[in-house]
Amino acid sequence: MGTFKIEGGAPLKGEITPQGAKNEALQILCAVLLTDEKVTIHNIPNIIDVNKLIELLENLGVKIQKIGTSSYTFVSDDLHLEYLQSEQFKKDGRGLRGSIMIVGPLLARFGKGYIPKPGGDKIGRRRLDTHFEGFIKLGAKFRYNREEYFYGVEAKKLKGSYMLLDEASVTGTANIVMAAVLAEGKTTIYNAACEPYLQQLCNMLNRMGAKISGVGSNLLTIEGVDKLGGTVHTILPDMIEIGSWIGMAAMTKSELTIKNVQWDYLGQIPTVFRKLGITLERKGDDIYIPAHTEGYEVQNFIDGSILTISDAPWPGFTPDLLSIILTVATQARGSVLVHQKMFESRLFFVDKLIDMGAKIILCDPHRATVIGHDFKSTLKATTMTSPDIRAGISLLIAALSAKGTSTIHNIEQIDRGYENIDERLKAIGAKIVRLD
Ligand SMILES: CC(=O)N[C@H]1[C@@H](OP(=O)(O)OP(=O)(O)OC[C@H]2O[C@@H](n3ccc(=O)[nH]c3=O)[C@H](O)[C@@H]2O)O[C@H](CO)[C@@H](O)[C@@H]1O
Ligand SMILES: C=C(OP(=O)(O)O)C(=O)O
Repeated sequence: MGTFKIEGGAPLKGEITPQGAKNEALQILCAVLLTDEKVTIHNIPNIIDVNKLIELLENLGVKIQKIGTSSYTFVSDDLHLEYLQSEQFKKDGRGLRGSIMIVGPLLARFGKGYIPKPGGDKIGRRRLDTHFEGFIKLGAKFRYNREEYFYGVEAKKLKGSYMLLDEASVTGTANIVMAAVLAEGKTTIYNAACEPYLQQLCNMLNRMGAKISGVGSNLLTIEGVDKLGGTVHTILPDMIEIGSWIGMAAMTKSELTIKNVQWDYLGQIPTVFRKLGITLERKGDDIYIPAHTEGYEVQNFIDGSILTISDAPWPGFTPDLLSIILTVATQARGSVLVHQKMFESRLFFVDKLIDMGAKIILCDPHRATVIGHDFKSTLKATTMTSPDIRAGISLLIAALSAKGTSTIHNIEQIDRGYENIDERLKAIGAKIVRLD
């Protein structure tokens, strides 16, 4: 279990460039299974989850070549499908959430897709019904081994169909889209998720020869094709990392420029941070955040009532930034209610912030009220363990703003989604040391 030691309380300064998006990378990597031709992918983040998926693809027989710092080629022309029956596959598949998205492509191209219950953050129940109900609608036979938590779908040939998803699941929509592109006939997916990750996936699949329309909306229409070809794809900057850096800059009173953010794909993210009173300026495609030496003041709603920040499927505000919003709010002027609607165990980490001196009332597992300190009392350094990726980065931000030396254990959770984070933070002045 790795550990960070962080000496907080001093502002950072400089420029930081976001990595490629973790959640997009996981979808795009699974899509390489849909063709026997070469797929080139640029801007792949070097993070634990992505590296685990690359290893899984390699074990499945995908020929992978690293052609640059963050660029790879993939050729899936001779897969070892017997690997899907192996103990090694059960271990690899359990290692991350994103592995679930190999099922759709394998089912579409080879008539069978299997997966053990995938890993990912322990942030509440994370059911997979939407994925498998979609495959069943496309004509697949489904089975589930309860003892081993092992899922399987099989079909000689998938047939296009109309489906109304029970929830706008991100990985579920990606999985069903990747199955439907090679199905016979037309598939209509209503209540589809439409995060930028999915828009990027659909655009990539269309470049490979798929016929998907409605990209960016919650109604996707897919005309199945017989075969897909190779392509070149570049992953967008990680919007969750960008949000993390905005929060970090404000809470540590740092002047920071976040480079090449692709503003057009940030949705509500800048607006929500501005509601917390954080100033951020658009400079070309960069975000400039001045040092918040006077702090930041939470806005109320127009009628004067207390601000609520909650998550929703895109174009709503992503749940993956709520832990950061909550943490940054602990030093704001004013109060805010954070309502995490999607995940039921993602707010328990506030205990650690309370230990550090933050004023937070955990109303129930989904809602927390934060009463900001306005920097009148800084957080106290402490020792903590990172329970999940976004709680982990939130605690790191809290430690950077706290006076004294904090210790964060279980930093694998942070490394799962943030590339080389200690070195990148050191480059802008953070005092952070990695202990193995
Ligand atoms: C690898 C990956 O891409 N992970 C992301 C993906 O996970 P993932 O695809 O696993 O998440 P889902 O979109 O399936 O669902 C997330 C949670 O929200 C609930 N839900 C979802 C949709 C909805 O309309 N109503 C609702 O309540 C689900 O029951 C579940 O508890 O999307 C999540 C939601 O943006 C993100 O937090 C994860 O970072
Ligand atoms: C919940 C997340 O990831 P995963 O779905 O991979 O657990 C996240 O990235 O915040």
